[in-house]
Amino acid sequence: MSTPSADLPIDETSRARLAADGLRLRIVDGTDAAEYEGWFLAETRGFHNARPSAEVIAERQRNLGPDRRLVGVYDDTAGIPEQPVATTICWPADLTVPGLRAVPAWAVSGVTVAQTHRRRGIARALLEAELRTARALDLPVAMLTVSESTIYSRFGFSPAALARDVTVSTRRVRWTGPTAQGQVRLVTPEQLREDGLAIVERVRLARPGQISYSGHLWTRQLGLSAGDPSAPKLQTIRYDDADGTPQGFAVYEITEDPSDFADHRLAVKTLVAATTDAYAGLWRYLLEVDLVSTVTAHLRPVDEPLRWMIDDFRAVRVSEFDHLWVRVLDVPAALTARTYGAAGRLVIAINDPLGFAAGTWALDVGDTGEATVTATDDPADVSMSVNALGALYLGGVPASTLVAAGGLAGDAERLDRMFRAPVEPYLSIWF
Ligand SMILES: CC(=O)SCCNC(=O)CCNC(=O)[C@H](O)C(C)(C)COP(=O)(O)OP(=O)(O)OC[C@H]1O[C@@H](n2cnc3c(N)ncnc32)[C@H](O)[C@@H]1OP(=O)(O)O
Repeated sequence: MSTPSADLPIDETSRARLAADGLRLRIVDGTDAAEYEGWFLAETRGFHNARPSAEVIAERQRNLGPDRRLVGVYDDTAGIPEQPVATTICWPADLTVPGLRAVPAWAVSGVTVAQTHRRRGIARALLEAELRTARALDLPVAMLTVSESTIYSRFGFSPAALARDVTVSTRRVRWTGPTAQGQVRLVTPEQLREDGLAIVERVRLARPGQISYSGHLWTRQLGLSAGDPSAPKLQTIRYDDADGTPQGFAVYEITEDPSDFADHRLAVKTLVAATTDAYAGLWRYLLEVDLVSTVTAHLRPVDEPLRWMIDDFRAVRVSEFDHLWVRVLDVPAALTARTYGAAGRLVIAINDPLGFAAGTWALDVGDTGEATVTATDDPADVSMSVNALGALYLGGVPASTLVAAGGLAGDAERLDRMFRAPVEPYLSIWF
């Protein structure tokens, strides 16, 4: 444990609150095999997953990375006292913001509380501790992807990047999009281990909402993590441009319909394209796989151009959901990290029950779109909850929507001119 995020002492407020309830909140040493195993088994159980094998536990520990901060809540009277009754795992990651640059953010994950200890305020103690930890680490923003959308708004988080699942009825599809100039190649997952991650990294700054990642979050997409039951079914393709440079890849799985061999389903797990040419080449390949009648793709951007590249718009059905949730902790640092679409001065009053972002702030945007932010006593032009600020932050949620929903009061049109991003935010993974 050598990085600042892992070394920072445990949050004293939450430690004391849980200690009053007979519980021990502490940092878990991820380098200690027994300690890690207890933590990992608790986290796995918390998500109702199968008990992992020794090989899986060892691999996950090896891939942990030095910046991971593991936290556990221990109850010495619990049935398995070496396993925490609650867990979190957090780390700093770069979050792309409008202006195609990144802000350092606290990624919060692995939030579980054992069934035996639920609804006693343990998750609240953990979440509030993580928000204070992020501030102590000078991280202006916290972020998470969620199992349930009912939990995190009370901590100031809001959906900032939505995503879509798409289902394509391939029999109705004739490709009308561009003809890709390069080639789709069948490759092994191993061949994508480095090339694929290099492409992910190349496109990361092109979209607000994308985050930096590697390790297990990457290898699991290729089925390269130990004990992955879906691995044998995964197929991997790479798109190389006319010069032979890899520009995209996809990972998919085909499920047979035993009653009709021409009715298979193809599920796209991942599709990453660095160029429009690669995008067209990969999608066309996937839509034209023989014996397949339905193609599904999980976690796609809300502005996916696919429907415009086939002759039957209604052959593609979409369903939209919240994906990346964002929580602003440090208003000046967060708001100056991104750029804006219109110059001007806007005084924003922010209501934050947890205090981090509360106050009245003057946002001064220059002609280049760069901003300065200062605390002010001037009257506010707009007022909003910290949740509304999180929703606006990546430029994907219209201010008019938030005005209608009641989280924001003020000139929505002006806010949109400043805050809306020219490209829709999107995060292509769960974390
Ligand atoms: C980023 C991530 O890791 S997402 C993964 C979240 N984890 C899971 O879904 C795993 C299964 N669930 C669990 O482990 C637990 O039920 C948790 C972590 C969701 C909640 O833990 P608990 O300790 O029971 O929550 P806690 O008692 O602290 O409640 C905190 C607040 O959230 C509310 N809350 C907790 N769980 C839920 C829920 N599932 N739905 C709605 N509200 C909830 C509580 O009512 C409480 O509200 P209040 O403080 O405003 O009165």
